[in-house]
Amino acid sequence: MLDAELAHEREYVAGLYARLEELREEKRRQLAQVRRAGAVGTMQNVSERDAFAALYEDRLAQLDAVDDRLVFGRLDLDSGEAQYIGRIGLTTEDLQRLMVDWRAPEAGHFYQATAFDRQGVRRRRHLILQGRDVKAIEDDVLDAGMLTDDESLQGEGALLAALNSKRTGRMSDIVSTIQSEQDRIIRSSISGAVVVQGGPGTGKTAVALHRAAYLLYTHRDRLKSAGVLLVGPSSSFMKYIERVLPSLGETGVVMASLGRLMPGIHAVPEPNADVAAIKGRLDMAAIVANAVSNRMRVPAQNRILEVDGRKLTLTPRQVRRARERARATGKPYNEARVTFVKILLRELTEQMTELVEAGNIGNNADRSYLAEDVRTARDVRIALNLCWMPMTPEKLISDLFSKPEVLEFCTPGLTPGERALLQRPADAPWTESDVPLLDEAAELLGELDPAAGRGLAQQEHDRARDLANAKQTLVNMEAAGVDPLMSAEELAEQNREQDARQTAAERATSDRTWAFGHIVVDEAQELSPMQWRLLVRRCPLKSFTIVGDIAQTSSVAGANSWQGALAPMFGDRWQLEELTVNYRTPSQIAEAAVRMANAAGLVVSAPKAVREGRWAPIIDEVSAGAVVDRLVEVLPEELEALDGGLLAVIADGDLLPQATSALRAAYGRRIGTGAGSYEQDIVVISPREAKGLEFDGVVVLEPSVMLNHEHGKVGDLYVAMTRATQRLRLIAAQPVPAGIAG
Ligand SMILES: Nc1ncnc2c1ncn2[C@@H]1O[C@H](COP(=O)(O)OP(=O)(O)OP(=O)(O)O)[C@@H](O)[C@H]1O
Repeated sequence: MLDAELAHEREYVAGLYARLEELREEKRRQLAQVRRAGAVGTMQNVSERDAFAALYEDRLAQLDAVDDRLVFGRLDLDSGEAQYIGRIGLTTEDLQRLMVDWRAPEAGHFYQATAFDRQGVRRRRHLILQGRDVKAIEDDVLDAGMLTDDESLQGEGALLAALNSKRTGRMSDIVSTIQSEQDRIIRSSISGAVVVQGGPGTGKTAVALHRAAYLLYTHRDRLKSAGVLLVGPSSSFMKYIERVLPSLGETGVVMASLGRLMPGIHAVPEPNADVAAIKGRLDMAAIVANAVSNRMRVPAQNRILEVDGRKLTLTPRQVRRARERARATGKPYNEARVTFVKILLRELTEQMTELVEAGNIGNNADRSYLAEDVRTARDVRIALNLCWMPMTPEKLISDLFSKPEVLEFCTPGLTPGERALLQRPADAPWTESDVPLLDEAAELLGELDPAAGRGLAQQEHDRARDLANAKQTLVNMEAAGVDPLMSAEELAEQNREQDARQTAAERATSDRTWAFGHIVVDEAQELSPMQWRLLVRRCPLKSFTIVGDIAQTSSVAGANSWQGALAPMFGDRWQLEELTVNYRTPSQIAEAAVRMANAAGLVVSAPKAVREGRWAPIIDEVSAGAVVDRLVEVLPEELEALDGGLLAVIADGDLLPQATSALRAAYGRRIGTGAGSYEQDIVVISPREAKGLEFDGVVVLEPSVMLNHEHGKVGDLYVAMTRATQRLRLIAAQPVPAGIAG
């Protein structure tokens, strides 16, 4: 019976792949047809064909991305219908449904139905595919009436199979085995902020990514034009997760690490934790505002300005009044400056006119000339700039930290010690904690050249024009004998989507003021109040998915409680959800990490580990200075135990470079370090870099130095210990932190 079932599923799945292939073939044909039309015809024809080619290529890429494990579930419903669930929706040519997209409402039953609440489902079947082949099926029979003697649950659970598989150094999707507590969060309402708290390995990142895909599917109209922003702690983390959304058929999400949230700035991590803590505090907003006001000066006495041999007078009173009127416009600094300059130029031109007329040489026709003379006179330019200097955010923040007198003036609330920490050279690189300050400055300063800012109306106009062009394209293509195989409406919709997607992605990197429709923040416990301020500016609707684990906070500027972190920005308009099952770490390792955290006074939510591992944590106590030697000694044993799996050596401080060079000497190019090297089978990284990642095996060097006692956080060691999916070893010369050994 089971063989027959398996054979049936294989046949059905082969049919789905055949349909996928047909769709691909159709796109390839369309692409070839467009390309054959080649670069003939008018410029407009050629660029239209390019647009079509890009559209077809995009669709082909989407169809290619969903190939692996295209289908993973089947529901047998009370109605007698069998419904297949997969990465995308598929229909026959005459629109008979073959497979339902996992994000469609009816697919929700696949993740939610239980024997107590069947939701019309009699049986849920997991199809376990390898490549395109169905390797096994696994049934949850929800309606007891369906159980017969020869039909029972089959094979290893799809979930455990996924959890036990070797890591690849890149995160993969969990679409086939999303658990019901995760699914509830993924499908929760788009409005407001949802906070997903969960211990290590509870699938927070996975949930965040699947939720982004779900929201884009369910609220396509709203989100395709506004876009979704996904924020993670570091570029290495972004690299780790970058393949998940494409595998779910979504390419429209803008991904950015905390250092990349300001267009044009590639910030490095903040090297000094105390500096990060100061720059992360909300009172930095007032400090930046002081720095802006500090750029507006009223001269202490009259200034004499020479224009064309004549002497004009600029009085403090004039400047003060022009400044008041400019400020009253409520515009940002650079934009209000335009008003300020206009007022003073007019007044100076009047003075000039009076002087010229008093000298009796001239007539009314010369007035416009005079205005130009005044505007371009060197003295006038210098005097007006001294009173109100045009300013970029970069210059403002750089001056603030590199000029002691500016820093002192702008930071009356800081202690001399804090000021000394902030002080740095003008050419110091931008750090992640500068990014919110630059953003704050940009907000207060406004456009340097206000005429350069494109209004919303203009954007709307452009969009409407592009739409009209898209329709015309279709007409022209048909006239040229190329069959686009789609209706005008379909094309217009496609172009709009593509346009919106590109626009969102492009604008995110080039336009600071772009307002996203939704923001997903991962490892959100690391964010400082100033970083939250920036993010809320990027999504004024405050539609957020916020995932993290307060116990894993390692940034000193980060959060100690969700209430404390979110109240300033969200008030009480956020809702807390919890994930309670640890899918990553075997119970022996998870328990050791929790014991250690508790012994160190850290309150952690201790999720229940879903599986037991083969090994308890191994502790090597060695003599002083022998940690790296022991590492080299035990590495073969670790590699053998992992049998081809990925191993991370997690070390902090001096041990990091020492371990790297010792292992390089023994293993050469097999050793990876830092972002983008996580597919190497041996990686040496710091606990910070390891945040959010996972490896089959982990060796932690000198755990006690990761306790970070000076800042009252034990997050780093907790993070390091919970990265392992199979095996954990600790090598310590200093006393092993309490609790680990049990
Ligand atoms: N429903 C699931 N099915 C299969 N695998 C899952 C499921 N949920 C989580 N996982 C796996 O568990 C591991 C941990 O997930 P993830 O990285 O999302 O956890 P996390 O809560 O973000 O962890 P941390 O806070 O430690 O970074 C990943 O390998 C993920 O694929």
